[in-house]
Amino acid sequence: MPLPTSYGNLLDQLRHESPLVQCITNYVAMNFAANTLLASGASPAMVHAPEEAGEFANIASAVTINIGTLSSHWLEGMRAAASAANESGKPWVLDPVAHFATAFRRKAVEELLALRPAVIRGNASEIMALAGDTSSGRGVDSGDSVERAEVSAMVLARRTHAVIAVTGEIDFVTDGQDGVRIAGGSALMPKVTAMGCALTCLVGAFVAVTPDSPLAATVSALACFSVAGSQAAQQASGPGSFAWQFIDALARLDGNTLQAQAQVTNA
Ligand SMILES: Nc1ncnc2c1ncn2[C@@H]1O[C@H](COP(=O)(O)OP(=O)(O)OP(=O)(O)O)[C@@H](O)[C@H]1O
Ligand SMILES: Cc1ncsc1CCO
Ligand SMILES: [Mg+2]
Repeated sequence: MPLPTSYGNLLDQLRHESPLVQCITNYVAMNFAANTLLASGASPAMVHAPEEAGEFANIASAVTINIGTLSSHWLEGMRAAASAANESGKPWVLDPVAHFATAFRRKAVEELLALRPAVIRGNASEIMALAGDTSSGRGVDSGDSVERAEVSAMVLARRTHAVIAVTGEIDFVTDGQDGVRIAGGSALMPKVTAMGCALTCLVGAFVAVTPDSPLAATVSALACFSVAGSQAAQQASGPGSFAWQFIDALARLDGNTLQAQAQVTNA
């Protein structure tokens, strides 16, 4: 497969279009994820109440759903938003945080998968468990390497018809046919909570800009995180300063720099 080569153009397009992205994410991630989208040029809206989540999905360009701090009430909002996105042909992105940990989460994710996400983004343990493979995950942090999750990701992509993104030291993205790896980033990234959740929201922003190319959209979002993460690590003195250096680096990132510095290869 030719590599999706247009990350730079897609970032410029995202900044130009500023898509409205409905993010149903967890309490931990909300602020950081909203700042991530603003720094990238998108317009985030954290709207999850069941009374309005479906209606809001009708005006958003994409929806992202993350089960990090799940409750029955939130799950109702998730169903409404995913169903509305499907009905209006808009893409939505799933982040199955620690879905293997409890029966409530397992059932919720099963239900959400039936609502056909365009992209699923998780860490290695989450993707392995979602494919039905044994994983070492316990909570929200991964206990497995991305390399070990690559075959699971392929299987899951074929089964769900979604693009699967597994993140970690070297990210892996597949549509079930081809695989792409994205290197870069920083070892400080897993030391800052909700970086993955924020990335899921950014995948939503890119998929809003190019709904017919979810693979290219996903690779572009991951490449932005890798390049901004590498840059932020050069200035940061620890996870605290890394978090705000990262938002600054993302806000500074332009299409040409992304295109020049992205470390994307065919798997
Ligand atoms: N060791 C590492 N080196 C470089 N980049 C990393 C490393 N670990 C994670 N990343 C990057 O951090 C970002 C978040 O991925 P990660 O897999 O940590 O998400 P996550 O476990 O779902 O996080 P969270 O649940 O806290 O939001 C991705 O851009 C990924 O490439
Ligand atoms: C720490 C934590 N707990 C539930 S969600 C979340 C954010 C990282 O996934
Ligand atoms: Mg996560």
